[in-house]
Amino acid sequence: MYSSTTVDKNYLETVRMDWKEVYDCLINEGIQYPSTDDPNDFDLWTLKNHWPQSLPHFRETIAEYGAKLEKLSFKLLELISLSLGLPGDKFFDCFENQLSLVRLNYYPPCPSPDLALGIGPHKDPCVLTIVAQDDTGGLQVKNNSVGGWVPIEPIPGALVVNVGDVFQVWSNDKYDSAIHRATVNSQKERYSYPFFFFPGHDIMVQPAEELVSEKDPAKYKPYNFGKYYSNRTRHDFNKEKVAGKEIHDFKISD
Ligand SMILES: O=C(O)CCC(=O)C(=O)O
Ligand SMILES: [Fe+2]
Repeated sequence: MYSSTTVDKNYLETVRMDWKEVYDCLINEGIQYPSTDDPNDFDLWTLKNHWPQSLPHFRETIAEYGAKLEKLSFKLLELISLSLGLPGDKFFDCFENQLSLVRLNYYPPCPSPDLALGIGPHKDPCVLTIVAQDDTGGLQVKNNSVGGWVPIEPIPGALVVNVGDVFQVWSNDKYDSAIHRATVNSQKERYSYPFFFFPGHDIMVQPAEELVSEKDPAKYKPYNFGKYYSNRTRHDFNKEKVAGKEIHDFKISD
């Protein structure tokens, strides 16, 4: 049993229960997704959103937000690809069956904020994440060069953009997927709205061939995005003691 006076300073690094509620809305209703993370199981689920009946404009508002964020994500992906000397549309085909979604996060006030996190340290398994947040604050990014967690202070009208795991692999480690978390506080609830830009389930994720050479070999083995994401989701939502797969599981050692 922990009390706030005896809590170990590393305790928060190990918590796997998030102090939050989540509502996910796919931008592509009816998209397919592996029913299990077993590589030999080819069964697919067809995913559907569950729209609340009591909020008449909710569905169209989310659809409009999702469409704008999707457009912004393609633009950012084009610019980041160009920054690596790749064609701007290099990865566009990977989004034909995209699993992108708008997430609504609600973090209630927490009576013991030093014993809980809104969401524990993690890297997003997507290509890019674009986050809108209210003015409460709590999002932090890990920056080892300054020795730890750096708050991403809310700026009115600003969006936070994170590179996710898929782009780290595509870029062969030229870009890093950001480790981040969200703290909670005892006074005020917090809302945040990430847009996760995901490829299709059938995509094999691997470093772009233009970025691989004898001098700079591929740093990752190819992995199937759908199976990887299904594994991550299963571990996260069941709050299993052990976290799910991470891209370092596909790392080729030097
Ligand atoms: O609440 C936030 O600002 C970030 C949430 C987050 O990292 C996530 O949902 O993956
Ligand atoms: Fe995240």
